[in-house]
Amino acid sequence: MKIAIIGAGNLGLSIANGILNSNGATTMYLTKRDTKSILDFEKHNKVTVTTDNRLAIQNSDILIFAVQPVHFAGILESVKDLLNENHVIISTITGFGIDKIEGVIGKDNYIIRSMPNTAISVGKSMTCICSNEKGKKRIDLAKAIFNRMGHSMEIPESQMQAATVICASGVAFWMRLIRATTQGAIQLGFDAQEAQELAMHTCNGAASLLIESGNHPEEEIDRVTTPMGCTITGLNEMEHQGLSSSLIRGIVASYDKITEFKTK
Ligand SMILES: NC(=O)C1=CN([C@@H]2O[C@H](COP(=O)(O)OP(=O)(O)OC[C@H]3O[C@@H](n4cnc5c(N)ncnc54)[C@H](OP(=O)(O)O)[C@@H]3O)[C@@H](O)[C@H]2O)C=CC1
Ligand SMILES: O=C(O)[C@@H]1CCC=N1
Repeated sequence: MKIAIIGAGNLGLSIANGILNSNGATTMYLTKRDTKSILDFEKHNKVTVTTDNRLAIQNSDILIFAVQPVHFAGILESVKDLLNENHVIISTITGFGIDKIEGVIGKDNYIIRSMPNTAISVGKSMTCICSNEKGKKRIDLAKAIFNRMGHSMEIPESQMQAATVICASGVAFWMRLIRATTQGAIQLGFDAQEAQELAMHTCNGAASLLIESGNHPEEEIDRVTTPMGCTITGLNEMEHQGLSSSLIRGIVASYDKITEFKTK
């Protein structure tokens, strides 16, 4: 596969690393306006780093756009004359609907809208995808690309905003929970490094239990909570302090923020 990543910033480079680690490209172009910080990627012989989006698109089939929303329409406008039947356009741009993409380049392109997260760099992204009418013919290809770097789910476009919060912002939410657990562990006597090791592997184990068993979280909680024991005591205190409620409220606030910048 010949892949171009237009906008090699935080997410674009995470995708680039995921693709390189999974050996998922025959050639890869990485673009940004100031390429100094990413020239190192050229040590991979498949990778070309350039400021020239048109060159990248002319030499690639899979075009992954990972620029800030404010730059996207202008970039599409500047390359739309190059787009053809060989191209699959994959947007990762938050709050930028398929109708807006089609408004710039027309309906006659394979357009996939995707919402990966930065864990794509280590092959563990939860990525949601949807497509325009024409793109339905390439949705399996898009799934195959993202499944190499984690897990993908096809969803209706109307759920893309919610997927952004749960999956993309979700990485930051889980990081904060791991960090808070780490701070608790330090207070209980572990040194900082040990504390983080305990927190992140316990988090990984808890998620793996659900993924591998298909169980409901409460079923797994019931296995841990000894009557009158320390787990239920801690859990109930966390709930008295609003743990579930604050997570749900944060998720909804994050969702409302996307609505706000979509309407601007
Ligand atoms: N970060 C995340 O976890 C996630 C982000 N997203 C979405 O992905 C997109 C990118 O986010 P993020 O990576 O955080 O943003 P960054 O600002 O880190 O990356 C955007 C990149 O685009 C480059 N860029 C700007 N203009 C051009 C241009 N004309 N041609 C080529 N490249 C250009 C910038 O580099 P330079 O200034 O040098 O050109 C920059 O490296 C956003 O739309 C965001 O909503 C979606 C899911 C998760
Ligand atoms: O915070 C943001 O707005 C972007 C979208 C999801 C992750 N980063």
